[in-house]
Amino acid sequence: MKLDPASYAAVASRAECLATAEEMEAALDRMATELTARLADKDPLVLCVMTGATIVTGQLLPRLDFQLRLDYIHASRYQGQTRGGEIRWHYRPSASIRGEHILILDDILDEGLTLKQIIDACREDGAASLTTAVLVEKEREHACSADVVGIRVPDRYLYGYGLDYKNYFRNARGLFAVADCDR
Ligand SMILES: O=P(O)(O)OC[C@H]1O[C@H](OP(=O)(O)OP(=O)(O)O)[C@H](O)[C@@H]1O
Ligand SMILES: Nc1nc2[nH]cnc2c(=O)[nH]1
Repeated sequence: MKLDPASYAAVASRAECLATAEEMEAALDRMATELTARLADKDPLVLCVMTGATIVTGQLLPRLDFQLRLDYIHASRYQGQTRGGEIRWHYRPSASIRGEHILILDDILDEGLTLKQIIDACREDGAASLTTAVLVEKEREHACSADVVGIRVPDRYLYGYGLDYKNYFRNARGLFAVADCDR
């Protein structure tokens, strides 16, 4: 569904900035340092979790100055909604995983159900090792944890840096929480 320009502007005007673009870039720098320490000698296969992780992947990979390969994996459970449902698999690169050191990159760890299913899938497909990294982690309980976290924020519905609100705002410069009335 499309958002009309007036509604789009209203959502943006009511949203609260939780982290500026500069703070998000600093989070990406920290992630790059941690991932370099963990993976620089592993020739990892990086899996970008579509669609939200496109920004963190695009911003992080040029900060990783070592040998790696990039593929993607696609499981989603929000489908443009602000509350999660059943996981739907769109693409699982099973044949490429066996024996590889896998780095799973996602934009957010919220309930952790998406990441948990992806971890289970990569284990089932024979990954040699698994490292998980998320740009944002919500301060709440999760079904699994991530090895590397860029920034931790309160449990609100977020957009920006790859995270969408009704399929919009993935390009927002910063991390924003939508107002309760927009949720
Ligand atoms: O920890 P969870 O509660 O499982 O939520 C986290 C997942 O939710 C978002 O994906 P979404 O299903 O919205 O798809 P998208 O990447 O296309 O936005 C996000 O990209 C994570 O993959
Ligand atoms: N855009 C967005 N996607 C999510 N997936 C899980 N939590 C969130 C969130 O707060 N915002």
